[in-house]
Amino acid sequence: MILELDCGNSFIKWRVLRSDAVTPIEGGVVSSDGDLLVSLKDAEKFQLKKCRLVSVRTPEETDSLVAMLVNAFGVSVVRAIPTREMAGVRNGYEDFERLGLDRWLALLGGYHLAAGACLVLDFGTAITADFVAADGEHLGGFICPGMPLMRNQLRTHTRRIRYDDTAAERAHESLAPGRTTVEAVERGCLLMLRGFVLTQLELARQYWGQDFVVFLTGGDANLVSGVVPGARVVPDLVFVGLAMACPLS
Ligand SMILES: Nc1ncnc2c1ncn2[C@@H]1O[C@H](COP(=O)(O)OP(=O)(O)O)[C@@H](O)[C@H]1O
Ligand SMILES: CC(C)(COP(=O)(O)O)[C@@H](O)C(=O)NCCC(=O)O
Ligand SMILES: [K+]
Repeated sequence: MILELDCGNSFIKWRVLRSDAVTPIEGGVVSSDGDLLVSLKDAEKFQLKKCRLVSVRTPEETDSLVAMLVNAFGVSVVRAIPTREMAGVRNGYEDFERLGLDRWLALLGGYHLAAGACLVLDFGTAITADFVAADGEHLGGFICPGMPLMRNQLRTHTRRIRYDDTAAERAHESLAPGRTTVEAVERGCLLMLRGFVLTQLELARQYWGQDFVVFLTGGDANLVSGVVPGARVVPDLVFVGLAMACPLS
């Protein structure tokens, strides 16, 4: 069976596919290499043979994860690498190697699924937007802090903003002006997220009219799914691109 990994700045998303390299059997989200090993260890049943992964971590961190996987499971590992062009999409960065590989794979996946122009919005540690025109030209994109970074900046750079995660979740039940600190901060950040999304939509409409597909992905995608009624929420969009960039023969 095949192990797939998407190593973001905060979490490792993993899933195991049948040997057909298509059907997912199991998957999860872990916060460290060690936790990944634990998730996979009681899974002798997986009989892992191959692994493909994408990482936006440092080469040292990724090397160490790969070594751990080879050591633990004897898998052969293929990593996604930057390319200027693939599957009809041209990387729009001046220096194509600088475009985050998770962004590249997500937009490859998006263009493939849309079979036309698309706007890919990824809500992880950072929030990213990427624009791909109908002819496969990647126009570039935007990066801003994601929900965890926004709230943590406020928590660490102020003296009186302190609250726990349960309170944060409760605060999301409404977008009325907050009457407590946690409500005020969480709803304020949520509105920034929504404002960002609406601005991206406006830009996409300027380029392409109504003729484009919006994809929402990343761990916090559900926070904005209501903002774009026609958007496709595809949590595994990076994995769609990973399969395209790293076919396993
Ligand atoms: N099962 C989960 N485990 C961890 N975080 C999750 C989970 N589901 C949703 N999230 C949210 O996803 C965010 C991280 O998104 P993710 O796309 O994994 O980030 P990154 O790729 O930067 O590591 C967190 O801020 C958290 O709010
Ligand atoms: C923008 C990112 C930090 C997003 O990472 P994530 O939030 O998914 O962990 C990552 O794609 C990255 O490190 N990119 C390199 C810089 C760039 O894309 O311009
Ligand atoms: K990501």
